Amino acid sequence: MKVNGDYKNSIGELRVELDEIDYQIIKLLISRFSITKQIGKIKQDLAIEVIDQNREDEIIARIRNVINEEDEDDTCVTNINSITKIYKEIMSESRKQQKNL
Ligand SMILES: C=C(O[C@@H]1C=C(C(=O)O)C=C[C@H]1O)C(=O)O
Repeated sequence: MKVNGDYKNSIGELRVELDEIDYQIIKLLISRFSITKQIGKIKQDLAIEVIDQNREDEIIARIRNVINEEDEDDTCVTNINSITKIYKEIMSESRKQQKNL
């Protein structure tokens, strides 16, 4: 039987794992925004429109496929629409960033 202290230790250990995951997510987001900024500069030089709806639709479809294929235990398949929303938000931010170069 687990006593309260054990549960507290488990929460503490799991939070350490979460902190590391958050760190990795932020590093990946920084890399992603660095690349979208480069794309934005090229678009500016070529006078190309910032938004590419087909590309965004492809990304969303790919993400949904990855979740359906990789999430074998259904850990987050029920959150698929929320994850899609988060991704749309990230792409919206990257468009804002490209418009403000
Ligand atoms: C980064 C781009 O610009 C926009 C932002 C996108 C993104 O954040 O992935 C995708 C398409 C574009 O609407 C791009 O054209 O690839």
